[in-house]
Amino acid sequence: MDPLTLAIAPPPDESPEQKTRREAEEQEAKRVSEAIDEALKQERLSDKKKRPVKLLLLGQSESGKSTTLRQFQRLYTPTAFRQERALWRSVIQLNLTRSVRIILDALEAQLAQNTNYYVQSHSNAYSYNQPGPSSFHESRTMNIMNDDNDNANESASFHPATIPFSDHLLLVMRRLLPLRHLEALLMAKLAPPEEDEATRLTFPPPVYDPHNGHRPSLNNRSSQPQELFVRSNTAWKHHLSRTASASTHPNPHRPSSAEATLPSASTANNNNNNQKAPERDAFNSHDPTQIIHSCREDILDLWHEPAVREVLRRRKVRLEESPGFFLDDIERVTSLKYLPSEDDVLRARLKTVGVSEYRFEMELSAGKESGSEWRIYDVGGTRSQVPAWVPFFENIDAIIFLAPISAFDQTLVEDRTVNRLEDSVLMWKMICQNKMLSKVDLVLFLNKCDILGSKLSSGIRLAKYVRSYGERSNDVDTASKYFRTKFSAIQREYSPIPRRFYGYLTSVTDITTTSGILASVRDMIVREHLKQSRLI
Ligand SMILES: Nc1nc2c(ncn2[C@@H]2O[C@H](COP(=O)(O)OP(=O)(O)OP(=O)(O)O)[C@@H](O)[C@H]2O)c(=O)[nH]1
Ligand SMILES: [Mg+2]
Repeated sequence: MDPLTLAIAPPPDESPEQKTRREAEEQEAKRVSEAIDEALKQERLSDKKKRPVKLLLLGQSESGKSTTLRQFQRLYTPTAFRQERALWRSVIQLNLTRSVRIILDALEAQLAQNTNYYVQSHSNAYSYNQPGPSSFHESRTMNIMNDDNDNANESASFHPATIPFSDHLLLVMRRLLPLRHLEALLMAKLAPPEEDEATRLTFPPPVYDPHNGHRPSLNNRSSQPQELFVRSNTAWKHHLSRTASASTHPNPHRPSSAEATLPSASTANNNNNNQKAPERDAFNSHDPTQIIHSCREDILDLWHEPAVREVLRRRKVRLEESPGFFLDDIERVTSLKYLPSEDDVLRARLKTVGVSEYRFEMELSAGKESGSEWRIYDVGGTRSQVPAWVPFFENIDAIIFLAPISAFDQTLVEDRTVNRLEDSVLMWKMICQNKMLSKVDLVLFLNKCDILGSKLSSGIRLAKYVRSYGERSNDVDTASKYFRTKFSAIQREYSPIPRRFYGYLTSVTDITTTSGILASVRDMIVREHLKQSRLI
């Protein structure tokens, strides 16, 4: 007999009473042991049930990942979302300021072009010391344009590449010059101190020209607007909420600690317009809200000026379709009491860098899954950041992949030789074929359908950029269904094992349609999550 059996065997001389007592003790020990096992099992089960739902948002830059996250916040933590609205004011002011700056840059380039043609045609009449493009605010150029400008414009207008600028437009341009500094001021205000690289030079996506060797047809200038990015969804909000002017009740007279001093605009002020002079004292203020408010009339004049629209049209600057477009809301956004609406928050643009985790519990008002914990990971979408996604592939419940199908005529900001739609397709293939993700449910959002619709109805032909589109009708329904079929086929072909696939046509800035889609996606994810928890 082995030593263990020997040790637990009853004594050979055991009496009947001793036997009964021993058996009762053994029975009790067994009962206690089973009770402990059951308790451990229950604990393990409830731990599994408590495992947070993990959702990863993927897609190229500007595909709408952070906007989708904001929609989740709006739907499932509505109180927190509403409370944070005031924090987005500075981001939206920055978006508006950037749009104005893009316009000023385009006008400046056009003015240089006008001047060039003018100088060429008047080279005998003037000795012009600085050939080549000049800045519109250089006094020499201004004098040329303002002196006998009837002649100048008349002469310039002979050339089809010129667009005459009125005196009023030139004045508005000069008066808006200090807004360039406001951009820096707002960036300083938004960037948390630890985000020392929070501002850097990035470029707006150029228009893709399939007949031009992938070269962007947008004028490629050296001084492109900067774009603010954040490393975490919370750090900038903490930073901003600590500063006085980020309060829900803005006090325009109390400067925030993060604000820098704006150079005086007195040099840019023109004596011709004395009526607006006192208001322009706001430029000496430290408060972006007050500065932007004082520019309201000029921004309105700029945006409604037909010559400006013509310059933008010729230079293919389609601001209405760009991220963070608020030029149709100037009066509201420049108001001293401006509080962003939910819609404004969804339309605001703030680039993500790195991966930010958003943890939340569904609020009671969110319905039956209230109390369950969610973790949504929102990644930066530029190419250099793709390797940073991989560690988040583990233990993920679902992925929402966003492909902005409106970007068929654009190139990547980070690589101007790559068409944005082609890049989305490559990324989608990469995600579908990844072995780590073979059992993860994939949800595809073919996003920005609203912009796709307006592009196609403005006459831009999809077949010019996507040859395989062929003779199909150039409307949003046909185009979006075509893309859906293509992406779905890629999923089937590239997935290592068959999997469930959910495809949606979305415009994630739109509250009404997105609410329904996110509710279905949430239900599906919760269902699969519970199933997985029971299986483990
Ligand atoms: N019109 C329209 N705008 C959209 C849509 N989806 C997103 N946007 C806007 O596009 C811009 C970019 O969206 P984001 O959510 O910041 O993009 P992202 O994928 O997080 O980009 P990165 O952080 O750079 O990776 C924002 O200004 C959004 O409001 C859409 O469906 N329609
Ligand atoms: Mg983002």
